[in-house]
Amino acid sequence: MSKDQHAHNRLLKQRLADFMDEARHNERKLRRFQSLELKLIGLNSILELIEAILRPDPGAVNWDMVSLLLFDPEYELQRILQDEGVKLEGMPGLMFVAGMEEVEQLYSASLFPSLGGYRSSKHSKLFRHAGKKPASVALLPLVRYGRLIGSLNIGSHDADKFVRGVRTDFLEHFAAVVAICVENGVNLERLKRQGLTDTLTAINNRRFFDQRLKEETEAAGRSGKPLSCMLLDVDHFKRVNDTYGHQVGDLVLREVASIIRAQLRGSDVLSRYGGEEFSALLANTDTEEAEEVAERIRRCIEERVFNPPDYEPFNITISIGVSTLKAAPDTKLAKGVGDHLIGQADRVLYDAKAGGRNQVQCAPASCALGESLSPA
Ligand SMILES: Nc1nc2c(ncn2[C@@H]2O[C@H](COP(=O)(O)OP(=O)(O)OP(=O)(O)O)[C@@H](O)[C@H]2O)c(=O)[nH]1
Repeated sequence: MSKDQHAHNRLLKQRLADFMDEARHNERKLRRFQSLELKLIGLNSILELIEAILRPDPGAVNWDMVSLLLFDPEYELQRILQDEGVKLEGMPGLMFVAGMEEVEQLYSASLFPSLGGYRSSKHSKLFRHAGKKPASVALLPLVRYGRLIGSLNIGSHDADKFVRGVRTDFLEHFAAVVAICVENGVNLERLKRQGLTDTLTAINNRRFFDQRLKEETEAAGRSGKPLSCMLLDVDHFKRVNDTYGHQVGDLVLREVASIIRAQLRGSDVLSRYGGEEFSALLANTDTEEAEEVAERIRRCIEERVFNPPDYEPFNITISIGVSTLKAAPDTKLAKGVGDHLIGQADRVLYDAKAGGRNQVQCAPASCALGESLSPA
């Protein structure tokens, strides 16, 4: 064999070895992506999903920062998360936009991943939470049925990590899986909620309240923070129906629900407890604070003027009973503690009705729960 042939052979061998290395590297990468994707597919709540996307296992991918921008025109997803007790300000990598333009601006050229150097004008909003700016970024469009539903944004301190022009098959696949998972997650929450939402007022129903009562009392037992419960009952509501008709009665109930909602924090649990009665759970709220909120609700409802067509304007009032659970931290509370909390609120609501209505009554401090109930 000539010298040239030897050199050519060596070159071919080297190329083959390089290809093999690249193939092995890609196979490892594929496995890591697959394991992350399988994890996302296996999660069964939108909250777990978002957390797993924002904090991917470092063994699977080597990303320095991640943010998720989601299109949420009706604030539905934000409400779902808040109902799950999520403090959105505690998830700075998660962003919502109500207008599609903000997402579309990121992908004006095509609905494919956009890789390259960090540019403040385009990327600062996406990585503001991360502290240090990334050197290179990969923006992955989340697309369902040809429509953008959000953007998954990955940043790296390594300027060579995400460079324009390289192949993005893994990232494209990953983005497609994330988009499907997000859509499925939202649909699943919608389904769960259909059975947990009151159709007239669009707030939660009693079933949802009962589930949350259990969770919130357990959390209060663990944290030792007070949990207040309110029962709110529209006064003489039968008269509203009798005077103005059932349809006006329905409208009043919808309005009452929205007035109460507006006075509560996003994390408070509000539901229609039945008929003209509503219930609310206020975590980390003592009797005094709950009484203030209840008084505010009472005033807002008293001040609201209803103006049905063909009738004189009218006002309504509401009576409210408040009870509070206060346990020492790490108390395993007795089984019936939630029922007891509701029972106390109901008892003082009855006092409010008997005392002339349009008032707030609180269960006295001696009735505070937790102390009076022996741990299970
Ligand atoms: N329009 C309408 N009325 C409802 C609905 N659910 C319950 N009601 C009515 O709410 C009224 C409740 O009446 P009562 O329990 O006697 O209480 P009230 O008239 O509010 O009197 P107090 O609670 O004692 O102040 C009944 O007439 C029910 O028919 C509803 O979804 N829509």
